[in-house]
Amino acid sequence: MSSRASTIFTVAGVTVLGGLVAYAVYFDYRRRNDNEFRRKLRKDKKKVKAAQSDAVQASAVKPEDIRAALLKVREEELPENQEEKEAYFLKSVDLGERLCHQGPTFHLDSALSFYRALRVYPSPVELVMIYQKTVPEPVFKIVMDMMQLDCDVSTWAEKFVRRATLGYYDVFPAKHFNVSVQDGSADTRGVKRKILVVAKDFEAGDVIYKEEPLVAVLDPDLQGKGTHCSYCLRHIQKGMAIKPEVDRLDSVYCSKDCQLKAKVQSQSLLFSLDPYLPPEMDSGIVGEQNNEKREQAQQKFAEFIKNKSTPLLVARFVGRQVATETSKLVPGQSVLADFPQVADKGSDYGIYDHIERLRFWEPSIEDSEVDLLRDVLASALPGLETSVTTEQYVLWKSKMTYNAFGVCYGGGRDDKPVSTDRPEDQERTRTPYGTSRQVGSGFYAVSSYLQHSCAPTARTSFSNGTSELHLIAFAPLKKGDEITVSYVDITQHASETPEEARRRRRMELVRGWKFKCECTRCLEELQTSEVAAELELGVDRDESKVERTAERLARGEAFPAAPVSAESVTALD
Ligand SMILES: C[S@@+](CC[C@H](N)C(=O)[O-])C[C@H]1O[C@@H](n2cnc3c(N)ncnc32)[C@H](O)[C@@H]1O
Repeated sequence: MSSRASTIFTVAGVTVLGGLVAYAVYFDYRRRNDNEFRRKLRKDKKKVKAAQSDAVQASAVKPEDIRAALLKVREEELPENQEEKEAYFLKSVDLGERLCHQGPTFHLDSALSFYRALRVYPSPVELVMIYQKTVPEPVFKIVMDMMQLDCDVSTWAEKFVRRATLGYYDVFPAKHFNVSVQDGSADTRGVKRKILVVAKDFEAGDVIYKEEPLVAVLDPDLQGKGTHCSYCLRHIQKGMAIKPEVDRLDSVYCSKDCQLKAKVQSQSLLFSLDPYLPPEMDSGIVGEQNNEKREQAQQKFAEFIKNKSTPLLVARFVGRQVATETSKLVPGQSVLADFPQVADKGSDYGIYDHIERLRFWEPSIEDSEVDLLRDVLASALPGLETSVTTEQYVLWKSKMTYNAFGVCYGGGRDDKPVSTDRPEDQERTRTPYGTSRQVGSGFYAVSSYLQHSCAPTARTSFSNGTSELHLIAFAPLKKGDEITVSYVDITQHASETPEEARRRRRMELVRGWKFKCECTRCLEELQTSEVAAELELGVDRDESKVERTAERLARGEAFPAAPVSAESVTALD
């Protein structure tokens, strides 16, 4: 790989996987359904040796030919809408694949085709990494040379860099949320925290915004009980529940709409024997013979999540991504799987951009945890499991554990079994009522940014009795004011002194979110209380983490993306 290109990869801090999922699905589909493609893959293996000598010959492709070809491609108009882009992508990859097997004479044309696909792909860096593994080396090398050349004239590379870094918070959250993300105080490592502020004035009691979760789950003890909708978490009147024929979780739904959404988004992949691919893509190969294996994998996973929420949140998140990507490959496929629109329309940011910037803290994971999910995926569509690496799983789980909100309505419930886990191992969500009163957990893109305060300016509410989060102003808010909510119960209980109440709430924050509260109320109270009364909380700094790219940006470091100089273009000569 050229050093220039590897700099781009390092700087971009690639952590996203969406494209990979799409490509895995695409490859798998081709592998199963296209005899010709299968034959070629087999031939490919035999051709490893031949490819090595090809590599020598490929260096015969002259730099001026590469440059001329690149200039030609750059003049081609790119498709504008999503559907056309996807068709163009598939056509280009397909052609690239066919040409690359026809010998060195076609390597340049093949590379050009792969390059065309890169220009429309939402996550080009990931696609390059996939090419690296799947495209014969001599062709891959030409693609890399093209990237290097193209850097200089700053088309996709610069666009990608800008998209992945600058400008995100201009379009996220979407205008209709009435809030914006701003820089707040710095944490102990000097990384500025992100805060949410209101974009206009609000009166006390006003709804600032409503937000649908990216994913939500019922508490494990309610799963399979038949009292709450497994999709929207609504309470269901006796006798009104809709029950699917096969569902490894014994889920029930409050409406056909919820049942369909759940099925399309993840349930059919994770907990049923439905064919995974839509009929247009599946010619029956992923069928009967996998049922037993699939059932076993699902049963094991269902057993594992019997008393935990987050692994199911992650599994649903994976399922929804896969469903979104798959639906893109089938023209006219329903958009039921799509994640809620949280950035302004047309801004081209995807789910990965939203997840990448969130703070997290790494919980422990059990060794088998990732494998259980991977087995479920593999048994539905072999190859799909490669999309979920342990590293990726841990990151998603960490972000969900850290940012989820408790869904609690009607004053909450009091029948939740008491957890026997150690306090530090108990699953926690942000809710002032206490995780023990919630019916489930939701993971929200915008609300993840809400900071905690022991004297909050707003509260989360689930007043329509579902997982839709309503953010309600507590007091009048002026445009630009910070919005805070309480992550924990901040009231003083009858049995507590003010100091004990303060200790309890601060301790909860340390246990769940690993930071010492610096809200105005705590700072004031701590000033007036005796120093000796300050608590040994077990954490003396903010232990939350941010991903490398997000951290660089939060620190305000300049992005070292200076276009490649003119000299380096000629360096190919
Ligand atoms: C769930 S995140 C909220 C969004 C976060 N501020 C960010 O920068 O992305 C929780 C993190 O916010 C910060 N935070 C939230 N409330 C805080 C408070 N009252 N005092 C200090 N830090 C707080 C801590 O860094 C904590 O790790």
